[in-house]
Amino acid sequence: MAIEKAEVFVTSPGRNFVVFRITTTDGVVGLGDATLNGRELVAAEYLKTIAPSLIGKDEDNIEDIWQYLYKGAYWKRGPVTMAAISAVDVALWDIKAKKAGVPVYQLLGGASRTGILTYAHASGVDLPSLFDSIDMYREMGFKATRIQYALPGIPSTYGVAASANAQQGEGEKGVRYDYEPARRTTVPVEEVWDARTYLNTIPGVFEEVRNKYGKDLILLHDSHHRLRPIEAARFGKLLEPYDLFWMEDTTPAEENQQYLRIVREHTTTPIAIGEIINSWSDYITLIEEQLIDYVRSAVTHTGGLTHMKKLMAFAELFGVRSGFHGPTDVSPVGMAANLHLDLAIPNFGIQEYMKHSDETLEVFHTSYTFKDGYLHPGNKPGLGVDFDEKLAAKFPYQPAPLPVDRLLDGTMHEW
Ligand SMILES: O=C(O)[C@@H](O)[C@H](O)[C@H](O)CO
Ligand SMILES: [Mg+2]
Repeated sequence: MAIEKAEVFVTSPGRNFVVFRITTTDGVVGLGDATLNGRELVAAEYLKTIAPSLIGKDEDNIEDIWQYLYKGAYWKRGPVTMAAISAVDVALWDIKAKKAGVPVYQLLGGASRTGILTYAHASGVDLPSLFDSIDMYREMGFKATRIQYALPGIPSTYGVAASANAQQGEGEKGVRYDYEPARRTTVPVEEVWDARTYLNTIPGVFEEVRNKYGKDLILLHDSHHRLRPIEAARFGKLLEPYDLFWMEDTTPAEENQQYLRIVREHTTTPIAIGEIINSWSDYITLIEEQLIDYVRSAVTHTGGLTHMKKLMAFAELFGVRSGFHGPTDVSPVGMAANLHLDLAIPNFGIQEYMKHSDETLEVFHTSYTFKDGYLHPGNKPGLGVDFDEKLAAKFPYQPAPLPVDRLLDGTMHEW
């Protein structure tokens, strides 16, 4: 048997997704995801470049094809390469599992748990709207939420749904408390950042949340790469009384892994990083020196299931657990791949979950389920996701870049 067709689709049912579809000579179809938020067309071009080299290869040789694409590219690693390799890799796992008649997680070692603990995105511009948002997710059954909060005097704050919409003059629309930062404009929206206001605001918000909800609710927070290492260290100390599950991306350690040593030396607040780290090579110091507690990579951006399985085995040896990236900028195909791996690995921690829009879920038919705070990938052969090519064609690509960030004096800063 061999790969007969390898096709790339870009579709935008509410937001842009890159889909890769492999068909074998005996008609088995596999799907992969190469969605790279704000840079989707580049990932799609990469896939178009490598697709001809896949034709005629034996679809069963997943590791060999992975090595062929990785070593054979000469230009190793990086988000575009690793997202494209992921899309091929996940499509091949989907095919192998369909041929075996089992869900993908069975090929990864079988289920290590009955369900996948997930966290939602709660946010607010003030305490009543934050509490409303938390209540909504608790009523849905979530046992864990990330908490993001508007900064006083700052027009739009990362992670706060209502404030981002208000800045665009859109008001609150769609899902009220979800958060999609990529706006449908050709030029990125500019946001403002001020660490002083942030450090003076966020710990007090967590105090209010703990006072209202008690100790059981699992709380997380994302600083989105914006603090200097010493600020991140102080932030972790300030949050200690509120028992966070993790603080995420406190400082841009994807550039200098040593940054997190400073943070680690000063606080017991657990550390998560990695949504923009895309290979195990880029985790060596972070994991070996136990500078992190959670790996935030997504299967979509990190070389697929073949590579992520190795990364998580490396992490296992150092007591580091998973917290895979799962906002809606991962397609339902990528989300399903995350869930199969979540179910199988011994060192699972938590899974991020932002439900896709109804439009998205008409184009992608999923079989994963959510109940009482836990996700499950389902038991259909393969990934359990189908792609409606005809409907997808009705949603052409629309430019939607991620925002950029400046300090109060106009200096460019990490977004
Ligand atoms: O942790 C998260 O889900 C975020 O950092 C998103 O990846 C980011 O807002 C881009 O959508
Ligand atoms: Mg994040």
